[in-house]
Amino acid sequence: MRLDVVTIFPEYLAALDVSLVGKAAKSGLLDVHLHDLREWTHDRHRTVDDTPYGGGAGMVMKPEPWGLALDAIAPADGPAQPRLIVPTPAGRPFTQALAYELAAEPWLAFACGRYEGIDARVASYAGERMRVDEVSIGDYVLNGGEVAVLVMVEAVARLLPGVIGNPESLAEESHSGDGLLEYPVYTKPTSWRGHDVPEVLLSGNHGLIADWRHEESVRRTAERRPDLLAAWGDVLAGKDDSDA
Ligand SMILES: Nc1cc(-c2cccs2)n[nH]1
Repeated sequence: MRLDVVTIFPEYLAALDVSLVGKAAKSGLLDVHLHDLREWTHDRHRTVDDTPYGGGAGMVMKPEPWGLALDAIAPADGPAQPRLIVPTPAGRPFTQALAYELAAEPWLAFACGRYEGIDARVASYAGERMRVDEVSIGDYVLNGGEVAVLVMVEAVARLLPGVIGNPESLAEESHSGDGLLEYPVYTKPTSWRGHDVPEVLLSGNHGLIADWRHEESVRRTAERRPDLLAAWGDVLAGKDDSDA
């Protein structure tokens, strides 16, 4: 997979050279290209934003540098186009399902904007030749899209074949498809500062262990994410739209 990231803070994305994503890049599973948006400014102050039409606080990112950046990275007459992801608090939710969808893409491009936003015409212009998704990583406001890109790139990269050691571990994770949160995990020692590992996990009875883990997943989900259980309820009641 090729990844392009356009940002005014390329140093923020240095974390992509570390750990899992860095390993994937070094092993050729990821081809990461970082770009400084200011490369595509031509005024003395390398201006990337301006005041919003219609008034209001803050600044909006100008369309011209973005247009030039997109044209340089993914020329309109090129053999292929990336899927463009624009982090924004106003976007569709980033979910594990979307992470799997993005992991299947051959080429992703990420546009890191300010929280006041990028001129809306940039997404419209890009949408004329590539798929554009405005995506939120959660209902809170960051100051820029860079952190959101780090979150999404890590969530996507770990799904790429060969990136993590044991792909089986992907199956039992939270949000991994059964819609439940993952069960609590334990390792040695069996007793630690007066806290013991649940006996069932030491029993060697794999059926009992599987049952206990499922019960714990349901308990945790009911306690922390009743919204997920509600979705389960709809499915069980046949209300979901999967056969729509
Ligand atoms: N979920 C989310 C995204 C963002 C930002 C993206 C770009 C600037 S701020 N805040 N919160």
